[in-house]
Amino acid sequence: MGIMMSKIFESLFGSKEVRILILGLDNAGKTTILYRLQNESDEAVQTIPTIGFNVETLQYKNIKFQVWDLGGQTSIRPYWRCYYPNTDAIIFVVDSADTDRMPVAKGELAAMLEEDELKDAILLVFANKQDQKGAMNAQQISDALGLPDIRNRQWSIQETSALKGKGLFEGFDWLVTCIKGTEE
Ligand SMILES: Nc1nc2c(ncn2[C@@H]2O[C@H](COP(=O)(O)OP(=O)(O)OP(=O)(O)O)[C@@H](O)[C@H]2O)c(=O)[nH]1
Ligand SMILES: [Mg+2]
Repeated sequence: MGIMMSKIFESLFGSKEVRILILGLDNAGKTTILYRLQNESDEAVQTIPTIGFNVETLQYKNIKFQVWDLGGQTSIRPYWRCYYPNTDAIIFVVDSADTDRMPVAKGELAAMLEEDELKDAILLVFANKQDQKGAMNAQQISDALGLPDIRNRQWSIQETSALKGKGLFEGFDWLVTCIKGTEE
């Protein structure tokens, strides 16, 4: 981006933060992803199941992201909706080795995408835990979640391993491209 373009971009975008929700079933790796994004070192991230939420602000490629990581246990999923207003992007995380629960993940995703408050939110799926034996690949997860049937929404899927810090910023590059595309 030239200096002129970045000035225009800055003035359009100002100090607005991009609001992102990280959602998905319990144990998918959401909290690990949040702290891996925030701290790029190889240090192991220790997590406990999230009851409620974690929120962090990240700066990436000149954009400020406010990233919310919500607990994914069955009993707390009904609270996800409280966080929907003004969301720019959803990162839906799946444990790629948890093949048994792929239909449950599909159901939760489908219900979420029907919400009016999320109708303008773009969707990035993280096919996480690619380092695990038996992990489904992006194509298989895309089919299992029914992503090709999605209409009227920009979406993408990215293979990740939060444990090894792989794929996360590639996903963010896609988000940045989409966000800049809609702002220009
Ligand atoms: N092998 C492997 N394990 C991972 C990966 N990402 C996360 N984990 C592990 O999966 C477990 C659950 O991770 P969390 O980040 O706490 O999962 P969560 O989605 O936040 O779970 P809830 O807060 O209960 O919704 C932890 O033991 C993590 O270390 C990964 O990419 N590969
Ligand atoms: Mg968590």
